[in-house]
Amino acid sequence: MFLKRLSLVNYKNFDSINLEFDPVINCLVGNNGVGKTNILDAIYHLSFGKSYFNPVSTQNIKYNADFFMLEGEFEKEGRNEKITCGYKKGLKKVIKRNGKAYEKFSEHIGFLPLVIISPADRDLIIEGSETRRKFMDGVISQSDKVYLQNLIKYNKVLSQRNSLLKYFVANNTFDGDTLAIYNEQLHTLGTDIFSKRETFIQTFLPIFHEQYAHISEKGSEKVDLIYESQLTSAPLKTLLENSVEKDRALQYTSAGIHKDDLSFTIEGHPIKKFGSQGQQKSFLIALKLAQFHFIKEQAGTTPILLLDDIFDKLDENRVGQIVALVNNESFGQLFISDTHADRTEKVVSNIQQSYKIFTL
Ligand SMILES: Nc1ncnc2c1ncn2[C@@H]1O[C@H](COP(=O)(O)OP(=O)(O)OP(=O)(O)O)[C@@H](O)[C@H]1O
Repeated sequence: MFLKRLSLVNYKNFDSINLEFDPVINCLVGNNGVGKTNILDAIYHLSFGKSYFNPVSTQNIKYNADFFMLEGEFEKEGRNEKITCGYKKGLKKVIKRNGKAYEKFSEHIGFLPLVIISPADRDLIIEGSETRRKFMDGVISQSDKVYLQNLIKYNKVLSQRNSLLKYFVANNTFDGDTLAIYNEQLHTLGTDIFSKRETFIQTFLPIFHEQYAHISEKGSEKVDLIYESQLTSAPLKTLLENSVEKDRALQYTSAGIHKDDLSFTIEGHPIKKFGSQGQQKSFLIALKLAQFHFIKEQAGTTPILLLDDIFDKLDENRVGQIVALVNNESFGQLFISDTHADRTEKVVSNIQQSYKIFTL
């Protein structure tokens, strides 16, 4: 699968731009702030239905405009696929495949597998558990539609249960029977999500270890991803029943898979506190490359790989290794952004593949 053409209208700093890509390697070069990352983000947007960097749709519209439109022409399994994503202030975002609008965005997720490696990935280490849960959900959802549907349903029931808890307090009342219905639904959906997250980590961890060993300077530190869930201690139904009094006081649901975390460790300690800058960067790249390999295996399609400002994380040799690795194995399509045209060209010209350089 690859992206042949991309056009943007009123997307971030672009009024209008049309680009025709190489099926293998594309380099976006130019000074800071010219919009290299915004182009990568537009490609991400067409795959995930939202920006990687700024999930607030109105802020993706160019200043003083009131809509944006993205259009990508992909080739997938020998067929032309035209994906458009349009958003006008005050209206719902519309994603279309070959002119037909999706009823639910979730139907589109996984259709164009894609992995991005960016300096913004550091949020996975710095931020709270929600960011890491979203990462895990994003990886699993690209190859498991049922997982994504269950997750959406779970979040809906969770928000209904939270509203009910607020209603109890506002109206000085309590209805255990209605709460029990929500508990039952959360239990069924949450148990399935829990077991899929457990299975995912078992498969993903060896791939991650292999990638880390490959990418790290010494490759000797022991790094790990540890799935943490309250559901390892008891079934969700029991957890929900046991926390009723607490939940009534808090006015939200304190137990469930929405509290799960994926902890990142180095030598058994949190990488956020104990990892060096270099170790943290290697950790994140290994995580994303593992995502690339995992999706490729599960979905049977080589994801598009976006390397945003990759030289910020790695020296030229290592970037060269990644570019070679991706291309040797699978001939996926690669997009690289960099401020130095000569540095990028040196790396990509070493690989016996076609490439195109775009100077912005
Ligand atoms: N909604 C928007 N409307 C207009 N301009 C925007 C909008 N959102 C972001 N920008 C502009 O886009 C530019 C940043 O673009 P981008 O992050 O793609 O740059 P870059 O070429 O990747 O730079 P760097 O090399 O520093 O990473 C900034 O000048 C920013 O102000």
